[in-house]
Amino acid sequence: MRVKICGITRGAQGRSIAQLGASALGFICVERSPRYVRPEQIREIVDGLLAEGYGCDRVGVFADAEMAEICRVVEMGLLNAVQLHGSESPEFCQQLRSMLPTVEMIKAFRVRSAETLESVRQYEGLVDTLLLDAYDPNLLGGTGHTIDWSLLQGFRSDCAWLLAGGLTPENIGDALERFSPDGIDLSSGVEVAPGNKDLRKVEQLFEVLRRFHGAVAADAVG
Ligand SMILES: O=C(O)c1ccccc1NCC(=O)[C@H](O)[C@H](O)COP(=O)(O)O
Repeated sequence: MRVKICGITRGAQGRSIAQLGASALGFICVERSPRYVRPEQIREIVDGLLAEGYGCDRVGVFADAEMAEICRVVEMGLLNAVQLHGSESPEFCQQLRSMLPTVEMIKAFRVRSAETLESVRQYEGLVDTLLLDAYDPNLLGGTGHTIDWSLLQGFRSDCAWLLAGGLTPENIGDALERFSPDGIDLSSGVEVAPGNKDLRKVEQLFEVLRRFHGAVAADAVG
C-alpha cells in the first residue's frame, strides 16, 4: 500500500520520512497554503532525497494552476507526479497528460456528497490515481477533517485510489478496517504545525501500518 505524506517543506524531515517508509512525498505548490514551497525549495529537497538514494515519488500539489506553470515546476523540481487539487476538468487532465506523458497524474476530489463520488467516474481512464479528500468551504486541503466515511461505503473504482482527509496514527486502523484503498495520504495528522512534520507521529503511523500489513518495505507498506 502506498503511503503519501504531504506538505513537506524541510529537507531533513523529507529524508527522515522517506527513511521511515513513505512511498510518496507531497509538495504544496499552492501559494495561499501555509505549506507552500517555492520550486527552488522543492528542487533542493528533492536533490537531497535523490543524493541519498530515496526512490519515493515526488508529488507536486496544484490547484487550478496554468498548465505551463505545472510543467515548469515539474521540470524544475524533478517531480514525477502531479496532484490536481482544484476543479480541473477531465479535458484539462487529458491535455496535461499529453504534455507530461511520463508523469503520474493524481486527481483529488473534495468529497462533499454522493454526487462528488459520481463525478469521479469521468476521470477514470484519464488519470492514473484518484485521491479522495475532505470538503471544507474555506480550505482546499490539509484541513484535518475526515470525509463522511459513510459516503465511501461500497466505493469502488477502476482507478487506483488514495484515501485522505484527517487521517492520523489514531484513526488509520479504523479507516483500513473499513476501506481498502490503494494508498493513504496524510498531512496535518502528522504535524506539529502546518508544514512542520512530527516525526514521532510519522513513526507511530508506520507502527500501526506494520500491524496491518506485517512488514514495511523501504518504499511501500504491505
Ligand atoms: O495541505 C495543504 O495546505 C493544501 C493546500 C492546497 C491544496 C491541497 C493541500 N493539501 C493536499 C493534500 O494532499 C493533503 O495531504 C490532504 O488534503 C489531506 O490533508 P489532512 O486532512 O491534513 O491530512
